[in-house]
Amino acid sequence: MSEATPQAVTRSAATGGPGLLASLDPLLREWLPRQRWFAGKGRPVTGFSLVAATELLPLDAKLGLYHLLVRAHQPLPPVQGGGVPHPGDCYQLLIGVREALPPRLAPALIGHVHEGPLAGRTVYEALYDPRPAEVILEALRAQARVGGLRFERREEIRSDLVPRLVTAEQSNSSVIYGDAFILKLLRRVLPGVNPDLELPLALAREGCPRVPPPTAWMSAEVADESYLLGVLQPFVQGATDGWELALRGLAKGEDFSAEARALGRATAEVHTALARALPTVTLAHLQVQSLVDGMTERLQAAAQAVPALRPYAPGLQSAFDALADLAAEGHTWTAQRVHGDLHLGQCLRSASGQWSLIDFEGEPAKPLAERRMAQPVARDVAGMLRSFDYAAHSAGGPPAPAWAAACRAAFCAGYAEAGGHDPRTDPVLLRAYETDKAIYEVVYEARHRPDWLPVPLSAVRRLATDTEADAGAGAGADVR
Ligand SMILES: Nc1ncnc2c1ncn2[C@@H]1O[C@H](COP(=O)(O)OP(=O)(O)O)[C@@H](O)[C@H]1O
Ligand SMILES: O=P(O)(O)O[C@H]1O[C@H](CO)[C@@H](O[C@H]2O[C@H](CO)[C@@H](O)[C@H](O)[C@H]2O)[C@H](O)[C@H]1O
Repeated sequence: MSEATPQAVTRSAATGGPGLLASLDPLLREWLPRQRWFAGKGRPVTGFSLVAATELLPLDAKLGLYHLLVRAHQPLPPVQGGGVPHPGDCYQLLIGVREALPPRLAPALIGHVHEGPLAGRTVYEALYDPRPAEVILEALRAQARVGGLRFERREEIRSDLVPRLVTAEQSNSSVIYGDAFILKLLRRVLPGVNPDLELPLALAREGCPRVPPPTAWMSAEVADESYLLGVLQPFVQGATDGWELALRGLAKGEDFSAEARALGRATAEVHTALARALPTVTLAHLQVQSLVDGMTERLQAAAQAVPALRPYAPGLQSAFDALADLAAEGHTWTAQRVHGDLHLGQCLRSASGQWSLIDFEGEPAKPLAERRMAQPVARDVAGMLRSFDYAAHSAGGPPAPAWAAACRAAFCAGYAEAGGHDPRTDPVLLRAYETDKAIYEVVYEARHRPDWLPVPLSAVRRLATDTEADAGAGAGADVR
């Protein structure tokens, strides 16, 4: 077997999964919670259990490589039912093993192992290392099956591509191969159909040019369940994401409404293709009530977790009640599959000025079943409206409400042009979704980026006092 050929883990006493995990345990307890993609921040890790271990490069070579699925045990906070056992989140880890790390891999260090089968070796985050990243691409190219790991592809993959890890902050980890492909490796993995592959595949079948079509993907089969582990897609060359472009424009005092309008059109095109590709449903009173119940529960949980939200809870709740009232009067809405976590950072503008939407994972904190539910398109529209507001508060200078107002209006106008429906004609729905999103953002920022908390909190203050007539405006942004 060549150094590059992956193989299933040898479950010997020396390198078997449980022994391997035991020797990594103390290092992972310290390293895992520090990772940006670690979802359980703020709760101590009390232990790990092994879901699956696969040896991709044998330990006896200069470089060993393990693919691990590891469950991190963390007690639940009291608000989420503390004391009740919780299985813990499952993470995908690619662990490199060397005698010593070359200086170029210093940022990848996990630690030095003192006991067990790896005693005396150094373990590290293997994605920083080109060789392990090549091994994954080779397995995709070869449509390999290695232990429970399954590598599949829709198209040929060239073999001369040099990998580099994306070091920007993100919820998962990505490797770019020769500016031709980008592989996203999911970090917190879940059993079941994952929209991050499901939706781009459906859009590719529809021939929708707004979303890079999946070239290949990897998954793990564990106890009759399938976990999506990663998706390879064409790399949009010379692309800038909408967030960066918006901040640049703001810094120079430039108007962004032409881009916002184009983004509105791109979003509507994706929605139209999704509605063709996958079932749509009508939401009547009962379904809307359960939607509102979900929003209410999220508000209550958020107010427990983030005290600064509490004074605004009644005002925020009124946005949800207004939606329930409309439904009780007999109003219905169409629901379909949507992006689920759309914001400026999920929009890429290519060198030629074309917009693409990426990252169909949905809100990572939500269960897959919830993320895959049909929803009104207002859900994504609200995400983008919030994002313009975020940008207007984040460019370094004073908040720029007029800039946000122009972008929000232009986005809705663009959406109406390509989608045949102007989101502003349903202000109650839009306000409810914007409120739900702002609450999500408060929790997200409190957990991941406390310095950013004032941004969604300022929206919360506005949304809590908005009347129905002001819905969809925000930050002085009159989108009507
Ligand atoms: N097809 C692509 N072409 C170019 N860059 C991409 C592509 N897909 C993702 N990226 C870059 O990688 C980053 C992370 O991708 P994303 O799917 O949003 O991962 P995450 O869920 O970890 O945020 C994006 O913000 C973008 O900069
Ligand atoms: O990592 P993801 O891109 O899947 O999304 C998560 O992180 C986002 C931040 O990186 C977060 O987005 C929020 O901040 C953005 C600015 O950084 C802003 O444009 C968005 O409107 C705002 O929601 C997103 O909510 C979260 O799920």
